[in-house]
Amino acid sequence: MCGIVGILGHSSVNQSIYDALIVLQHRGQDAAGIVTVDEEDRFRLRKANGLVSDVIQQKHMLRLQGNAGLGHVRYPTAGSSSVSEAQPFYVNYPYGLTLVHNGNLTNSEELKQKLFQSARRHVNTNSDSELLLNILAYHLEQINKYDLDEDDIFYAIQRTHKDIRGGYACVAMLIGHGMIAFRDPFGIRPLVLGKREEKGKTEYMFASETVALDAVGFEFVRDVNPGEAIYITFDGQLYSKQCADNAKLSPCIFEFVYFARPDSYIDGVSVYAARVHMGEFLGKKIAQEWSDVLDEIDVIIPVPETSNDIALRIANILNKPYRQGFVKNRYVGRTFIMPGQTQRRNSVRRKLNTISSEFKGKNVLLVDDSIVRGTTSEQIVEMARAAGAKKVYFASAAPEIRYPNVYGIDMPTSQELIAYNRTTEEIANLIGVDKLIFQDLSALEEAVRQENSAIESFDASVFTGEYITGDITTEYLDKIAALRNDGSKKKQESEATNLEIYSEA
Ligand SMILES: O=P(O)(O)OC[C@H]1O[C@H](OP(=O)(O)OP(=O)(O)O)[C@H](O)[C@@H]1O
Ligand SMILES: NC(=O)CC[C@H](N)C(=O)O
Ligand SMILES: [Mg+2]
Repeated sequence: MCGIVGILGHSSVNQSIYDALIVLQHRGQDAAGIVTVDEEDRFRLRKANGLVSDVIQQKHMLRLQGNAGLGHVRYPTAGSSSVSEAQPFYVNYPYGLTLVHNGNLTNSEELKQKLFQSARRHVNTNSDSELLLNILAYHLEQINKYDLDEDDIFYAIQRTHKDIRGGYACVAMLIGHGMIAFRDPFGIRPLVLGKREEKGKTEYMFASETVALDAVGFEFVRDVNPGEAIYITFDGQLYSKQCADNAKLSPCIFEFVYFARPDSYIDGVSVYAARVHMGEFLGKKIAQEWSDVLDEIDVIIPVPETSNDIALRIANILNKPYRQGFVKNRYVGRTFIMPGQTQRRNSVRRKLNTISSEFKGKNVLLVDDSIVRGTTSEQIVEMARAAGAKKVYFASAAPEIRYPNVYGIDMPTSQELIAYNRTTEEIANLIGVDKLIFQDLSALEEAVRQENSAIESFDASVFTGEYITGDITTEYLDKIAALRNDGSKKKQESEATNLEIYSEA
């Protein structure tokens, strides 16, 4: 669930891209990068492993010159966490092309072969994003003329859509031409367009979430439509076209549950409002199904921080006090998007601590947005008990997660999911709670749809095992499970570290 940014301005864009990446940091903590185009049509690139503030230092800002650029924060879902797979990616032919990608391709193996055999292009890493860039480059090159106009660009995007499968929101820059943004035919991953007037001229920006536009003073124009491409020339002409057959908005529902920031709007949905509705539905379900224990609950406590708004609404519905019983260490990042289970497990204890007076002698209802591997809930429950809680109840604003994700969330195997092949009672026993309740999928969908009734369908595959692109086979799932479980990832990690081509200390 990476974060992407593209800005086409009339003065230096490095600071705005940096600021935008800082507010998109919650979408990827493993690597960061910025590329700009300078006055002499050269790309200026800086990317490395780490957080934005560590990767992009003053000395890099000085070299990131130019009035147009792209930015990326990475949460790996393919290949490894190695710097060789950090973004933006670059190819020199045709013209010089660079790209940032949020999502995950599901036909990478086939693409790699096709690229090598038909296009005679070699990709050195295991990154699906680098493949995507090369596919786009190949289709631009096939047009075979010097000055590409908007129709040529859109034709290349059409051909790209036909080749690639999966989830993708991308922004690319083509030397001598402009910036191109496009989104997969289902709009699984988010992408918005914004603009800003500077000295009477319009500057444009693309970003994963509207919060990035807010941070740098761009006003929201609209979401990029599923399957649509928007091409803005370096001299400011904007063109757009639907480039996919049968495009239909079916956004990833997990963006609203967990990934996006509450102050963002995605596909016409206020993420904050959707989370409040999730709390409303879940609160009502608890009131209905837990009448036997309702009176016993003394306090509602969120598991910071994504669930805060949900828990507050549940407290209102149940007419119970809401207390921030856990304190979050602001210097520790998000646990779920860390790369290995050991790191994830260690981070929970570093990140959260109890205020024991909020637990001592009380029956507490803990609320989280979701339970995925159970890493957080297992430890949180233990901490609540150690702080003196009498009974611990737990509510999850998302339903049971039982299936892998293939579109840009790194959940490649069912086996690692705590709800896989388990009943609610078995999960309750495992995480050590007295009672556990999950949101119904219909309620979760309704919570989001209340903000935009035009969304007819979602990618909710992690709950249902039904993949919106309709082309995910059991063989494919078995393959990624073998390739991307924690053990094999570690092995790939050490191999990939040696694949760095643009080596910089
Ligand atoms: O069951 P698990 O595998 O632990 O995954 C689910 C947990 O991970 C996420 O929190 P995270 O710490 O990533 O971020 P947050 O601070 O935004 O809640 C999510 O909000 C849940 O708390
Ligand atoms: N989370 C993402 O969007 C990841 C993008 C891409 N698949 C990568 O692994 O770099
Ligand atoms: Mg959390």
